[in-house]
Amino acid sequence: MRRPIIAGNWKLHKTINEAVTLVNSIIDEVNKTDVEVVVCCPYTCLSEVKKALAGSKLKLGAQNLFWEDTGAFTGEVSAEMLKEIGVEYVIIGHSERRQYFHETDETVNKKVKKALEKGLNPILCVGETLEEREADKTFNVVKNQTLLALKDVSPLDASKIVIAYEPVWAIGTGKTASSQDANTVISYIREVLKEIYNDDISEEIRIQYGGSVKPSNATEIMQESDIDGALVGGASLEAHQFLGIVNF
Ligand SMILES: O=C[C@H](O)COP(=O)(O)O
Repeated sequence: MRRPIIAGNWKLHKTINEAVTLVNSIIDEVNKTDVEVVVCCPYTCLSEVKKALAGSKLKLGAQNLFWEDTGAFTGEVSAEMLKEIGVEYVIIGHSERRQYFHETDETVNKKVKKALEKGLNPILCVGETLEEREADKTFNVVKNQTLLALKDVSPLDASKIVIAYEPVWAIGTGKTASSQDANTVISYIREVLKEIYNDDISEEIRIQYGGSVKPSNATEIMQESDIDGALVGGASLEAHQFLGIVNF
């Protein structure tokens, strides 16, 4: 039985004060649930949010990392730096990073391996664009992204990864993949994991759905057989909405 995991991706939102206020307003409810709950904050908020969630069940995530440990890489942040703060999860390969910051499957793979080497759990994002969906390429796209991201990742390490299936056309648009469609693609990703690893690892890895998840559609999405959670953008920025999803 896979433990559900709901992660909030705050993207480019929240000052430190706003972040701490939000965390303080969700902690009590998060402590009551068996669902694993993660907030993925901007780098600037991580330290103060870590202090705010101390002693609670809420976990801390980052939204990116760099694959080198040190060096002349202006503007980058290493896995070690995130670990030092107490980060447990890190989003890797989000479509916005692929689209606006030219991340490739190769750099995603480097980041996944570095995160695992340093003891961070990747939330690996895969998903097709609208153009790719309309050209019937969804399965090919998610298969390639998954294979390349997990290149040279051992079975033991793979079991620590959370995959987030996020159809790009459903992100921030209010359009959600139907829960059945999302489940079909996620079941397919599980087949790909079986090919790469084995049945046990494939059954162990948690796969989230992301893309316009709200309290009103969370229950339906979470009831699907292969969907183990959600990566939530917009609705994670407001306590009431995020908790509505956490308590799906
Ligand atoms: O990482 C989260 C996803 O990009 C989904 O964002 P959204 O819930 O605002 O559609």
